[in-house]
Amino acid sequence: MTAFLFANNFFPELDHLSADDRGAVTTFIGEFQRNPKSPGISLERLQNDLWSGRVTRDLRAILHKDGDIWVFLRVDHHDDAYRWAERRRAGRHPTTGALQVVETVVREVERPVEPAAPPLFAERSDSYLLSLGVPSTWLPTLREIRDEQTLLGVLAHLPQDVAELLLRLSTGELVTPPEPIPPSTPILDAPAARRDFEVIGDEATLRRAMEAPFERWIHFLHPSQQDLVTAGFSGPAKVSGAAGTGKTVVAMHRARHLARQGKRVLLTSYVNALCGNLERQLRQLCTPDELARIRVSTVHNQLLVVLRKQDPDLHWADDGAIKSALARAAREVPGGFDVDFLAAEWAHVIQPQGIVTWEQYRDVRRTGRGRALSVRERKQIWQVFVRLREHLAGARKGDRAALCARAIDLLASGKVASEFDAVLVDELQDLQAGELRLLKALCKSPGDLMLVGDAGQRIYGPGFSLSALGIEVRGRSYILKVNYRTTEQIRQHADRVLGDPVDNLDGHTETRRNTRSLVQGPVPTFQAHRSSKAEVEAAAALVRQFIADKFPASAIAIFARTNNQLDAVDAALAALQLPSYRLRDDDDRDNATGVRLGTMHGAKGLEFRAVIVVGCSDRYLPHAAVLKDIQDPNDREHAIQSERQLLYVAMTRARERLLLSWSGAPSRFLIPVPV
Ligand SMILES: Nc1ncnc2c1ncn2[C@@H]1O[C@H](COP(=O)(O)OP(=O)(O)OP(=O)(O)O)[C@@H](O)[C@H]1O
Repeated sequence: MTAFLFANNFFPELDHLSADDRGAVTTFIGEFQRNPKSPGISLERLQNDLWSGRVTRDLRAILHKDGDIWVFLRVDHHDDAYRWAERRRAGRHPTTGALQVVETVVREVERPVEPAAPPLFAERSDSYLLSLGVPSTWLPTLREIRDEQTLLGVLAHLPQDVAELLLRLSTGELVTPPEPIPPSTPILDAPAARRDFEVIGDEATLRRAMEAPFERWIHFLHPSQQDLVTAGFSGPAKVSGAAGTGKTVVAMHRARHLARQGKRVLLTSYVNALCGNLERQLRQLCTPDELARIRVSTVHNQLLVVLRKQDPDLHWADDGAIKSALARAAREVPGGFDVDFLAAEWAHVIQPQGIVTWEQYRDVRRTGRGRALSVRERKQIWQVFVRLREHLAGARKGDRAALCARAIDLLASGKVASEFDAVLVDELQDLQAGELRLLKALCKSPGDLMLVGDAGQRIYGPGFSLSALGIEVRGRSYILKVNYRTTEQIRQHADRVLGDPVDNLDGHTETRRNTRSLVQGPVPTFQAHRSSKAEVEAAAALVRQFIADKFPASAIAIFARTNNQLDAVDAALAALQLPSYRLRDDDDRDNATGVRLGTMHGAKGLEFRAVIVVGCSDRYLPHAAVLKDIQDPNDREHAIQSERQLLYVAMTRARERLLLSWSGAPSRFLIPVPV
């Protein structure tokens, strides 16, 4: 039976066509799928196993045929389409059997006059490189490559699956060649084809692909992502990876996959704004039926949903309510503990570790809490917290840890039933112990609990170890390594600022050294200024330049550590008559125009073509006001690390361009990058 495949850059490449032309492409694909031989298609065989079809008088489609399968490679204006086809050949690789579209004009690599380093692949035989899928015509070029920068330039011209294997090889990994595909196997049955080609059989999927050509994540998953989307696990699974490695995409596709199996799915993220993003993206990915089975919600909202089934009047205790209840409790319980000390104990031990019983507090490890406490002292302190909670309960309020524990009890006792078969957690790193235990309790089937996050982006809370919370992910922990968001240049600089290794969210560390992006772009800019006024004026001037370079204003973001800094940026933009838009939690950002302005905390989960981070001075990063009252060296160290991670989050929002600027002394976090 005839089937149809699409190369993974087929839809993005249509973006430069007019709306009318894109409409004609949709009609052409429909007609072609009904009957490739219809006279209107004017199918014509070209060289190198390529074919052309007539879309309109001016447009031509280039295709390849593999057995019964037609592969759509490109549509372009007549001459451009034929020129593109002249420089390519398509067919199965003689060693791996994978379908490849290969450029026939091979890039020359400049030979250094005095070779400094040996060629990267000197130790690899031709037959080994061929077994990875390297097209034989590219072997001489590969043999000349001596540094990673040149390698990345060459890899952009090779099939993506081959490029990825070579990158892994260049970082010293042991790479096993893929299992060869016998020539008799239909290409659709070969896993390697999933990487570069996609089957689009139904009209609805085709329409979505045409409407959102840049949303490649909707149709193309990396095999490592695809495996995680469809795998059946025997217990909770953890997916980590640096910023931009497609973790959220995995969570969304898995949500759809489970919904298709009829499961009721909870997809959570940390704050409302991130849930809003997830909902918007899920609407692109899912049918209304699938969407009806997926609930997107913050953990906090879900917690209240459970509790209010028993007690409709229950509320959160906000910071003010907790502060006054603590002051009152401290006065009532003898022992003379300083209120600031008690508040720190509450914030750094009780809440993050989800402590609700005396036994838990008696036994908890207070690592990094400064002075040690005797059991007698702990007992006295615990009395204060018991009293604090009584005061809150009197006002029908509760703190986060206590409310989570109560919700878990309700679920465990069967008084309230969970609505979810599966729970998927994004931005895992910012959750606290009580919340994680609650999510586990909400998930009816342990193999359908998937936790997705990056400790390098933790900006709240001290962290945790999943196994210490009874969430066992050993043997089911996966790291994604291909960065889809940022250029390799931005990725490298952001990773240097963050440092390596990072916490693996399970009591150990993991390295990011093998993460790579296959997209190249300009090196990020680092700029010192005489004054903060000069700095924001330069940022506004750069925005004007980006807009002149055809970046839409809404694809540009400026981030700063504080809102005051953003006010100054706003004024500088207004002086150049450039529209701006403040990113906030509950906004309608899809319809808003203007350059996006946000705090670094609000940058989470977003992405823009160009990002400017202002105020990267040592006064603001780490923020002096945050460190001012922290005496304990461990707390200080932890606060500084959170600030570093905040800068990492802001930097990694950039897809193509990134500028960091400051006045005064540069941030200490910039020491690892050449500024
Ligand atoms: N398989 C894919 N093909 C093409 N683009 C992809 C793919 N997977 C992810 N992307 C794109 O890469 C970008 C980053 O993806 P995503 O937000 O899922 O990463 P992340 O690891 O969750 O990032 P962060 O930790 O910074 O939030 C998005 O623009 C997404 O659409």
